[in-house]
Order: sequence, then structure tokens, then C-alpha cells
Amino acid sequence: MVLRPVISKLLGKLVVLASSSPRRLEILHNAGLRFEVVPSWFKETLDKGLFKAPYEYAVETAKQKALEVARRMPFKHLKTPDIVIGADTIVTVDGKILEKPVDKDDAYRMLSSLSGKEHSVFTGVAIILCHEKENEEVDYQLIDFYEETKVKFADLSEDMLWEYINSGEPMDKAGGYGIQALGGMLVEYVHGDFLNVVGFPLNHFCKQLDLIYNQSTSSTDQECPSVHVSNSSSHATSTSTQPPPKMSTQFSHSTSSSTKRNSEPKPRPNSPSASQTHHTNDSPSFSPVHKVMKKNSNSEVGEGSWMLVNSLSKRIEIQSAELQDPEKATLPSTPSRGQAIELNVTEHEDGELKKEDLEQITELMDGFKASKALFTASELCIFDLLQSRPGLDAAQVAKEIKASVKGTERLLEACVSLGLLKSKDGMHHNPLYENADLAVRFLRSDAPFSLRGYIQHCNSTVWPLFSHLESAVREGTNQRERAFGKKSDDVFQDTYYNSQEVKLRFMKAMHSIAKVTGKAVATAFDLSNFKTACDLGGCTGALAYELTKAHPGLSVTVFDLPAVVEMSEHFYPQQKDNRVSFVAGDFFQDELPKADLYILARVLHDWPDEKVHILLTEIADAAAPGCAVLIAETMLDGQTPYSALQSLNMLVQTEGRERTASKYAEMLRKHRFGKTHVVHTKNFLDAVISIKIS
Ligand SMILES: Cc1cn([C@@H]2O[C@H](COP(=O)(O)OP(=O)(O)OP(=O)(O)O)[C@@H](O)[C@H]2O)c(=O)[nH]c1=O
Repeated sequence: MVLRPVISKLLGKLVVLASSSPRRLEILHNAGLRFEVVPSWFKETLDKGLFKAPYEYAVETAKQKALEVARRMPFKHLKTPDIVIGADTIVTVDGKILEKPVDKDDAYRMLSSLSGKEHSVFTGVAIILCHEKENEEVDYQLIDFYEETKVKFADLSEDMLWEYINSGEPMDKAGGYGIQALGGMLVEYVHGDFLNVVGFPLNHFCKQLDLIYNQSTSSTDQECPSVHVSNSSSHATSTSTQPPPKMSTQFSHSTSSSTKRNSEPKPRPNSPSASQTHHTNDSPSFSPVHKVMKKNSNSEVGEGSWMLVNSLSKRIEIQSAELQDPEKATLPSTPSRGQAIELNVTEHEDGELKKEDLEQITELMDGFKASKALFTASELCIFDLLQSRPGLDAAQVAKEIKASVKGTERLLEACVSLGLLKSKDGMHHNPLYENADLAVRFLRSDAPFSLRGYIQHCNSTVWPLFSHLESAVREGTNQRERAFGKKSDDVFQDTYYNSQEVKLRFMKAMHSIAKVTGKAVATAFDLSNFKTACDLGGCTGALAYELTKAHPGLSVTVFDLPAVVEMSEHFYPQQKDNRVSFVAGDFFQDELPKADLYILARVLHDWPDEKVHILLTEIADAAAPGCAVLIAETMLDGQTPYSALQSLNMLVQTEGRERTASKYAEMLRKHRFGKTHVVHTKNFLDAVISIKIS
């Protein structure tokens, strides 16, 4: 069975792989499939206890990964895919499901449990066929299946184990090994599809495509029958996500059932290379998907960390899409978060609620405590202390930070629960603390991508402002006067012409964000046609230096308030890049420097529409046809909490707001800019570029 005969059916179709797995990408690419990669945002935190068999967990996770991308693309990328492929690979041994290890100790536990034993590798696959109808409604047809492969490990010595773990290979792989690489040394035999172990059962996938496109006048050739999935069966509905109301989608399931066509007797689920094609329109074999989030346990990264990691490093795929004409681009109203994932609270006979049923709501209620714990530990320089002196106990930390042992102990344990610190047993079981990976990368003052400046800004400015969120919602204005006792007409004039300490703290905050996002923004588009750029509000020049690094032919002028420019060399005292220069001025008052490309990174979200149009008018007057504007902002996408919470942030802090990519395109069109493209980076900021037409 080769993919070739099916390829012709797929040519011209938009095929999307909803996976960040480089192995899956390689397997499908080598098979000649042409597709786009849009990693899924679905968090793999389904409660494994809800599934009768391990493969059901893998299939359901694969389905949710694919559905999340299928639903997001129409309004995030302004295009509807034809096919979305999701997959999830798990390793099972002694009844336990092993996913990707969270750290080396976890990898050690996994590999030790596999040593000398035969285990199973299951890959669940979901194929979603999207049928866009005339009225822009989208029907989804869902086909899912799984493949099992048996693998036996040799007996593994401690040295072998740690040598393999220290190679780093286990960390992004289910079960903590990669059979296709060094991990192959651990394997005695494989019974079944090898590629299934690597991460994608290509042969089974080909057979499935053959069924869909060649062997039947399947529903894909006709209007997709919307089969209402009955709730009456013993299992709840197989789809746990409600379609966005405006798109009035119906999740229907393939009426083609390979079980009917498949003449061979179905292998027992546990026999070698067993595989099943599930059609969820008949007796779906899993219970309703709860979004039940596991609390922290030693072996899993808890939701606390998820919440923190998610807010620190929003994951969005690299994707470039030409924005349609904004007048025509009708973004569907998107599901509220609550609609996206139904949390069916399980009532027990005696009416008592299970703890995990309330997990999601308690995570949200406790979110501010997690943030404040992070801010406090950062303010007390705990991460810097443990970077220079790892392995201190609570009393030693308390002494260094001049705090109570009792309070320090509580704070350190909270940071461990959030995945910021790690602890191990010292003498008499007295915990010793050290920085976790997150703290090493983002929370040390001297980390290349330190967010400490931004955290200080959050703690000293954003936190007090958010305390007055209710007033901000009632009044629709920022809360600077309530929070700081001073009305402000221009937030930036106030901040920058405040005390040196306030000004420096704000610049450090902007600098840390620009350092983390600069490369993604600088490399979002090919800027080789531009020779000069003007970074309006470019603050310390962090983005400017990334731009000149990425584009050797580009010179960048940072245009910002005098009070900012005078401080900028504080951030780059050694910088000798003569392609970056600083010019002081106010872009609302003064003439803009001439440039081919004007850059607005986290600037427009500070201002209301009318002010944005004033600034765009200035730029349009300064820009000749063929010049461009590059906007870097967190684009509202109706799905991720990050962008929506950022918009609240703008409400309490400024007169501005976050906007969708289409809104920016529409605003730019009013100033004779067009051919607008958007790129969603894997970072806080997305990028939009637009060319001056006349
Ligand atoms: C057993 C085994 C697994 N893997 C990789 O393990 C990841 C599983 O994790 P996943 O959650 O299914 O996928 P992911 O990598 O997180 O990507 P995504 O689909 O975005 O969740 C995938 O990568 C697989 O190749 C190997 O490369 N070799 C092996 O021998």
C-alpha cells in the first residue's frame, strides 16, 4: 500500500498536520504528502482514569489536538483546512501510561520501568475532514484509529540508563526514548509497525485514506451527512467541544466504517500490531472528555505550572496568511472559553463533588496567588540566590533574604508546586531547594531572556491597577488615579518623566519583553527589500538589534521620547552596531524620520482607535508607495486567555486595547496600506506587515 494513489486525491487540498513532532513531520513529508504544520494548543491533560483502555486516551488526545486546530484556523488564519491530522503516541507498561518525561528523574523512572520488559506503544490518530458550505458553515467529519506495536527492551544497567538520559534524547519523547535514534540501542525486538513507535503509523494511515478517498463513494464526495451523535448510548458524546456558534458546525462522523469493510477478523486489542479503526458514530468507546487538570505530582507538571508556562510563553504556530480584504473577512464569533471545553461535573450518588471536578475553577480562583508567589520570590531575589547557591534549605534562604523561616518555607514550597523550583531531601528530610528549568531560563536577573524586569513591572504597576479592575470595567477607563493617586492623560509622559526609578523599572520591563520577542518579530517576514527602518517607540533598541542581526542590509533608527533615548545606552553599554541609531522625539508631535519600513511593536495597543489613526496618518504621510508598516502585537484570537487578558491589561493601564489581525488590516487600509500579511509566531507577539499602495 503506497500513498501515491491517494496523493492525487489530496492535491490542491489544504492538508494540516496538527503536531509539533519533528518525527511526524518527517514521516509524512518523506511519504510525499504536502501539508502545513499548525501545532495544536490542546493541553494533554485529560484524566487517564476516565478511559477504559490506554489507546482510548491516545485516540481522544489525538482527536482534541486536531479539533482544536480545525476550529482555530478559520478565524486565526482566515482559511479553513480540508483535512487536519492529529496524533498522540503513548507508551504503556504494567498498566501505566508513559508520556514525555518532565525531567531527568522522570525519564529515569520511565526507562527503569521498561528495562528488560515488553511494552506497548500506541499511537492514536484523528483525521478531520472539513467541509465548508456556501454559507461559510463548516461540517467536520471525524475518523480516528489507533495502532499498537510491541517493543522489548534489554536489561538496562544504571550506567547505560544515565548515559542515555544525559544525552538529552528522552526529554521530548513518550516513554523517554527514541527508537529511531540512540534509543534503538535499548531495544531487543519490535513486533508491529516501527513507524508507529516513532510517532506515526503511516501504513494504517494510508489504508485509512484509501478507504476515505478510493474505496467508497464516501461522504467526502458528497455533502457530509451530519450524523447527530446520540447521547443516549452508554457513552457520552464523543465530541467534547462545542462548535463556535456562528459557524454552526456540526461534528459528524464518517458513515464509512472500515469495520464493515474490513474482512479480516479484528485482532484482539492487545495482540502484536493490533490496530483498530474507531468510528465514533457507533458506540464510542470512551466517556465524555472532561478537562480535568491534574494537580502537581512528582511525576507530572501540574496545572499550576501549565498556567504559569502558558502565560510566560504563549505557544502559537508559525504561519503566514494573506489577510483577506477586511471588509469581507468576517471572523466568526468564537466560542467562549467555557464553550470550548465542557467540564461535565460528575455528581456522585451521594451528591458530593470530586476534587478534580472543581480543578479548573479552583485553578482560576487561585491564579492570582500563583502570580503573586512568583512576583514575591522574584522581588526577594530567591531565584538569583539559588542560582548562585543551589541546595539551600528554607532557613538558609530566609537568612539570606532577611525573612521569616516560616514565611520563606511556605513561599519556597509554593514555588516548587508551580514548577519554578525543585526540592530534594537533605539531612533529616529537610528539603533543599534549587532553580527549576523555568527559573533558570526566565527568572534569573542575568538570564539572556530574563523576564525579571517585566515581573517587577507587573508587581509594582499592573498588580495595583488590576486591584481596581471592577472600576475599570464600570468606567471604561484606566485606574492610574485610583492606584497611584494621580490622573494621567499620557501614560508614557507620566512614566518617563516620573522618578528615575519608575522610568528605569518600566524600561526594564519593556526591554525584557522585547528581548524575548525580538527575534520572532525580526524574522517573521523577508525584509530584504527594505534598507532603512524606523522603530517607533523602540525603547532600548532590543528589537532594532535583532532586526539588524537578521537583516544585514537594514539600518534601524529607534525613535522614542527624549527621556527614553537618554537611558537607552544603559541597556547596551558595549553595543557597537552602527546600523542602529537613536533619535529623540514624540511620534504624535514631531516629524518622523524617513524610512522604507515603519515598525510599531507593542505601541498601538496602548492607544484608542482615534489615536492610532493619527499615528497611521503621520506614517502614511511619511511613507512613499512601496514602503511598509510592520505591527507587532498580541493579536486577539478569541481562544487563548493570553490575548484576552492582555486586552484587560490595556484597559486598566492605558486608553488602548488589543485588536485582531483583521482589525489592524482594516485600519491600515484606511491609510492606503494593503497586501497585508500576518504571521503568528510561537511567542507573545504576532506580526502584521502591510505595503503602502498609493
Ligand atoms: C516512543 C517514541 C516516541 N517518539 C516521539 O514522542 C513524542 C510523543 O509525544 P506526542 O504528545 O504524541 O507528540 P508531541 O511530540 O508532543 O507533538 P504534538 O503532536 O504536537 O503533541 C512524539 O513526538 C514521537 O515522535 C519518538 O520520537 N520515538 C519513539 O520511539
